[in-house]
Amino acid sequence: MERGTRFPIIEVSALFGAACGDDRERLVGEELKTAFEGNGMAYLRFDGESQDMLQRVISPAMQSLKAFFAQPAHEKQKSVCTELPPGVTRGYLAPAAESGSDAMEWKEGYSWSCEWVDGKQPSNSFEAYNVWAENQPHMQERLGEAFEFMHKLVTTLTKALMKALDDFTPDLESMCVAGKSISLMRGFHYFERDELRKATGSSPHTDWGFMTLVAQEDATENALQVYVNGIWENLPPIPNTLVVNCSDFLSLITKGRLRSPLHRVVLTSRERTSLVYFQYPGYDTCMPSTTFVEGMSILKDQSAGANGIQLSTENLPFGDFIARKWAQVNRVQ
Ligand SMILES: O=C(O)CCC(=O)C(=O)O
Ligand SMILES: [Fe+2]
Repeated sequence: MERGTRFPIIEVSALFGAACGDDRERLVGEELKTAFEGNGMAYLRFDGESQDMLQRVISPAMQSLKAFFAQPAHEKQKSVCTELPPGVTRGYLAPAAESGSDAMEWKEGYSWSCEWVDGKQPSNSFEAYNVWAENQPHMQERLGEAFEFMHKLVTTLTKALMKALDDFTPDLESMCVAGKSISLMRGFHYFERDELRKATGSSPHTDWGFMTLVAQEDATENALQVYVNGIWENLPPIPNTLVVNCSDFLSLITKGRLRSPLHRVVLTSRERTSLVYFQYPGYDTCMPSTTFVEGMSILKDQSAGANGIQLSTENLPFGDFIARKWAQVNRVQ
């Protein structure tokens, strides 16, 4: 494990290709475990062939999103999806349409999930068809590939992590596979900081799901930050890496052994685009006990004006619980 920033950089090339075996997987798993037991955040570095693999997927997806966001507002509005169950997000997210706190989050976004192929159809209240902009011919293919890549990567990382956690049960890898149909990917376009508008990029929060991957645009200013010992530490963009963080569900199911870090995105003097993959456990997975935990966003009411009052999980299926969470951050008037 390398240390170039305050956060570990885990070399993951060993997980791909013919050379990958049990021992290499375990080593990556050990590094991920150490990172998640520490600050909960790490970089994943892709070298050699795996670097090409990453770039073949991430660069076109990033370009596609930038082309979409560069359009006039009335074009983007055509991809706003209004007929979705509460808490389900697909298609274009207009500026300031969402916030995890009472602050305005000055960004726009695009949400998608897995594509429904081979006659499979959404079967619960958190699964839904994607919405693709008709005038962006490559968007569906590129963003769809990015989703598949990220899901496979999280599954591989989880398998490696399980090896390092030794006798840990339940089977996290199966949970991850079962969660594919409700997992979510989002592209964000953060606007430039504007002194008149009191706004942030993303309010301080922990991610609600299982594990999160972030692709940051290269050569942008520091924007993503994590709270460590009372200080907001930067996670600068590093070429050929993804940021990975443990999320609330994984922290809960490991009884707090793995930590879900508090993080935020600040606005800078330049606009910024990011690609974020939120891996969830399966819809029917029962919410774990929460008696020992404090501070996680998943357990706070994030509705406007709710002041973060504590929620009860009432042994709910994860899918029901998470749909309620998404409904809380909706700020559309
Ligand atoms: O855009 C980013 O860099 C991260 C965003 C984030 O933390 C989130 O949406 O949960
Ligand atoms: Fe986050």
